[in-house]
Amino acid sequence: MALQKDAPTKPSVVSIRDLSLTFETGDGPVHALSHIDLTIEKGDFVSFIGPSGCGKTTLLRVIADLERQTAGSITVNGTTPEQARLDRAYGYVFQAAALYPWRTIAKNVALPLEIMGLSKAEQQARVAKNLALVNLAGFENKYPWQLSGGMQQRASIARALALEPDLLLMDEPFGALDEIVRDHLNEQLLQLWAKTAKTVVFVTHSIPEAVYLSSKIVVMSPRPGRIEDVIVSDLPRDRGLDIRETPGFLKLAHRVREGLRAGHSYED
Ligand SMILES: Nc1ncnc2c1ncn2[C@@H]1O[C@H](COP(=O)(O)OP(=O)(O)OP(=O)(O)O)[C@@H](O)[C@H]1O
Repeated sequence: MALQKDAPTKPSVVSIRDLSLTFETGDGPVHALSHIDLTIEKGDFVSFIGPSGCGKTTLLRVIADLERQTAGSITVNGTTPEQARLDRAYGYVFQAAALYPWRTIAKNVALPLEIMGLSKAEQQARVAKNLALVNLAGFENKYPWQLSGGMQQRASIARALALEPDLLLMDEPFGALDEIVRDHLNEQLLQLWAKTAKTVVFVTHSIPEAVYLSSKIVVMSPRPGRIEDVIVSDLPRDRGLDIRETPGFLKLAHRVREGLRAGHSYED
């Protein structure tokens, strides 16, 4: 008799169980996250989408060990977020590129590597490799102010990648950029994801951005911050921007919108 093989299971990179976080403030408690359950698997591209105040950044910060939950549990790479931070298991990209204006692009990307105490040769190799990955080869000796906003943000992504983490945490990295630049960077980010097989967690306010980028979309709503829907995308991983006009894309966008509406997000 043939043995039934178990379906291969992907290891979970982030596992969150019944997690809540309440901030105690002068105006009383703020329930930033309430009963969150979420599994992020290796190679996933997960977006958190929802209106202002629904807890997207707080959830990302809990994964990064920049905030602690008040109830429930979370593991990152099978360990505590603190251990994952100490292991440099993730790279974090902020909304603003946050580059030092007095350092060249290469020196900005090298900064965390200097702090880690890597050899000069290793630093140079990683800087060159990661600037090439974000299409910034040739800009090593420029200063941040000599680059466009989109290029600066790509440099900050290279800085996060230079730590060679398997997990990339991105908090609205393209939120401040115009739509044309943003489209271009979205396309490049997907190519990078395909090339590097990283796990990405991405915070956004934009429905098209979430649907275009993600393999899994987490729709959140506020007061208390909670997950309204988790949508697993059936779009092919290899997708160009023109996929946004296909029925499959529009169907997913519609479901995200329904999730936001269910959380009364449009009334805020
Ligand atoms: N350190 C803090 N102290 C008190 N309240 C906080 C703190 N950080 C966040 N909050 C509150 O927690 C809730 C969730 O905030 P959070 O920044 O995670 O939302 P968000 O969905 O990321 O919003 P945005 O899209 O505006 O960035 C909000 O009500 C916010 O005011």
